[in-house]
This record gives sequence, C-alpha cells and structure tokens, in this order.
Amino acid sequence: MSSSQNPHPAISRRSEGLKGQVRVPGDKSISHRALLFAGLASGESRITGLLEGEDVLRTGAAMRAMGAKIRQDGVTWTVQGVGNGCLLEPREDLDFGNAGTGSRLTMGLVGTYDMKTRFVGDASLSKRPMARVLDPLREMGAQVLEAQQGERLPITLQGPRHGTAITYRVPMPSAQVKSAVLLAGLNVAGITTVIEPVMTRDHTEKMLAGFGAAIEVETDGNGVRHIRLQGQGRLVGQTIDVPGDPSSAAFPLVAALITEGSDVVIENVLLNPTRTGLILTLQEMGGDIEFLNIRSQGGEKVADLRVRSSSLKGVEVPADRAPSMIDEYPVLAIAASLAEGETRMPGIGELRVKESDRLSAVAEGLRANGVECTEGEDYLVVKGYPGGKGLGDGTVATHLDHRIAMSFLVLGLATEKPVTVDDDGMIATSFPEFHSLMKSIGARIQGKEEEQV
Ligand SMILES: O=C(O)C1=C[C@@H](OP(=O)(O)O)[C@@H](O)[C@H](O)C1
Ligand SMILES: C=C(OP(=O)(O)O)C(=O)O
Repeated sequence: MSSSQNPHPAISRRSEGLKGQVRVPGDKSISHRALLFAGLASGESRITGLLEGEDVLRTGAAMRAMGAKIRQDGVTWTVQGVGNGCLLEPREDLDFGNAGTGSRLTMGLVGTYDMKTRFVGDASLSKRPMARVLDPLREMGAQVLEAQQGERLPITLQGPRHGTAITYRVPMPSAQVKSAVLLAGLNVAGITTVIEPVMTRDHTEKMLAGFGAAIEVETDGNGVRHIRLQGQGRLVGQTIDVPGDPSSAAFPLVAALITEGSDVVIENVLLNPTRTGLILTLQEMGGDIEFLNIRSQGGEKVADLRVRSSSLKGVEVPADRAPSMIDEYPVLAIAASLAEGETRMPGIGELRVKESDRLSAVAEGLRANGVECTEGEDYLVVKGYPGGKGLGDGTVATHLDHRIAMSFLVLGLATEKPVTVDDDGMIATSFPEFHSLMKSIGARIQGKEEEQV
C-alpha cells in the first residue's frame, strides 16, 4: 500500500513523438457505484472493465464486510448482493484509504441502517470535510457517535431504527453529496428528493435506475434538477461493462497534445456530457482531438480519441463548466503552461478539498518549474510558455494526491529540463497502469531509483 511513509519519487523528461493505441482503466465513479449497487441488490451482478485501483478495491472490501459476496474471475467481477435493506453491521472499521467517493457514498448507504459503522482513512482522507455528508444524514436520523475536529475521519455513524425521507438542496456542486443522500434514501420509507442547482456527474441516478430503483429526474425552468427516489424498493443485480475513465484518459491526452510529433489513440473513453469539460476546453485551446468509432455502451456514449500534438492557446474556462471537469484542472494547468498566452480558470474553490488542496499544490508545482501563475481563493491563472523553454528542474510536492503526481509527470514530457515528483505511490489509487501505459507510447517517465545515469 502506498503511503507518505515510504515515498517513491519519479522523474519525467522531454520526449518526442508519443505514438500508439492505448486503453485506460475503467471509470472510477462508475466502478465504485457498480460495487456498491451490485453489493446491495438482490441476486447476481457481473461487472467487466472494473477499475482495479486501490480506491475502488476498498469499496469492494467495505461491501464484503457488510455481507456482499464479491469474486474476481479473470476480467469479470461477480457480486452476490445482500438485497436492499439487508446490509450487515461490519465487524471491523471500514478503511477507505485515500478515497473520498468510496467513503462518502458508503456513509450515505449505511447512514439510515440501524447499525454502527466506523470509517477510517489515510492522512489525506482524514483531512477532508465530511460535514457535507453528515449534515443531511443527521436530518435523516443518523447519529454521529464519533468525529474528529471539523467533522473529519475517523467517524462512527449509528443509523436510526426508522429513518426519515427528506428534501435536500445540495449546497455545493458535489456528486458525492447528491449520491450520499440518494443512497440513504434507499433505506427509508417515502420519497427522498435531492435538489441539484448545478448539475454534476449523473452516474448515481442513471445506475440506480438501471438496477430497478424508482427514481425520476425533473429539470425545472431554471435548470435546477429535482431527483426523486422512492425508498425501500427492490434492486436487482445487473450486468455492467464499465467504460474507460475520461479523468485517466486526460493524462495521455494532454501528454500527446503538448509533446511534439505525437499521434495517439485512446480507446473506449466515456463521453457522458457531465464528464467532458476538459475535452471541450482543450479543443477550444486548439487541441487536435478526433472522436472515432462513437458508440453506446450500457447507456453511455463512448468513443476512441485520436490526439495529435497541437499548438495550444490560452482560454478562459467558463466557471459553470467546472463540475464537468473538476478532477481535470491539474492536468489542464499543465496544458496551459505550454500554451500561448494566459489560461484563466475561475470558480474552482472545490479543488481545495480534494485529496490535497489542488489549487495550492498546482500553483506551487508550476512555480517550482518556472511557470508563472496567480492563485486566488477560487481561481487560477496560468501563463503559457510554448515549447517549454526554460521550464522544469523542479521537484513537486504531491501531498498524497494521485492527480498532482500524474499531472506533473506529464509536464516534464514537454519542458526543457526534467520534472521530479516527490512520490508517485498514490497513482495506484486511480490508475495503476499509468507508468506502463505512458512508457508504451514513448513517454520518458520513470521511478527515480530506476533512473540510469
Ligand atoms: O461522485 C463521484 O464519483 C465523484 C465526484 C467528484 O467529487 P465531489 O462530489 O466532491 O465534487 C469527483 O471529484 C470525484 O473524483 C468523483
Ligand atoms: C477527487 C478525487 O477522488 P475522491 O474524491 O474519490 O477521493 C479524484 O479522483 O480526483
């Protein structure tokens, strides 16, 4: 297991002509939900394309601890669910490691069960705010028996005997909060309503409907979504083929755009419109991204992306696009560093409560490598250096954050001097194949200890 106690630095060097056809691992958001919903449903589910990253495996372990039978047979994961309403009290703490999604969705899932559940995580997860989930769960009847200062992990929840269905307006754009309330609603009588003023990724709504939940979504005249879920319904096991993760595809995608002479195809990428903000932004910057073989897979649009190196120009990213690319800002900042002119990214305060304070981590990493930028409370402005001249030679503090590590390893492919990250261990939480995939297209990225003098 990766941890800051045993950091593993890595270095990337200027590369040329990334070439090849690659497949990124399964979508992390869909993979968590696949294990959660399959573990809860009655009967058997079969999942292929599951992301076998640490975050998702911890969700699997939590569902096992609550009674689901989960087995891996080659590329297929088979899950025997417990049946809605029938989760068992776990005997041990549920350890979610680095995973915000796994921990927050599971808190929702168990929050209306008359049982005690203790949540723990690593140093990064233990700093992240959990009040956003605990507040609505308290309204539904959950008691918080233990929480650290500022409502942080470790947290012990005790659910009510009979929980209450609520109407909850999500105060910040967060698919995790929306999902936690809906999952809590699965185990209470009546209709739980989530009001979502700003649309976020809709995997929970879509997948719950696929598992047979009575859920409907209405968008009012102001674009506000009203999601209504009938509690205590039956969920039935499904077959799920998880498409490739656009948030992982972002790394070879930006790498190919900024590395001269590149031509890379990234296969099977999820193109759900709540996830495509980065691709749209890169296209606006002049990125040559072609959609090949557009098709539908399990109700989601997917395509292969052909990406060729491009001369990028700075843009202003509309603030209301943030939810559709929230995890992609660190790697967008890398593309911006190689673009002509400035790139402005307003409305990104949520980046401060991810695996690290990503706004600061990105700004510090850029400055350490010679890129000028301005960090505001909820915005970032990055100056571009086409050709990467004079950039690099810095070491980036990754703060237990996989996306910071991967983003800066991509930067080093196009800077004059190498870029070092202090620890690449956390990459395994979301993208265990990152190093081998990047090497296969010709990226000069390696662990510091493998470095040849
Ligand atoms: O619901 C999800 O699967 C996710 C929602 C987002 O978090 P927030 O809900 O905190 O924005 C995102 O950053 C995370 O990687 C995955
Ligand atoms: C924010 C992320 O994940 P999580 O919230 O699940 O830790 C991410 O993967 O970038």
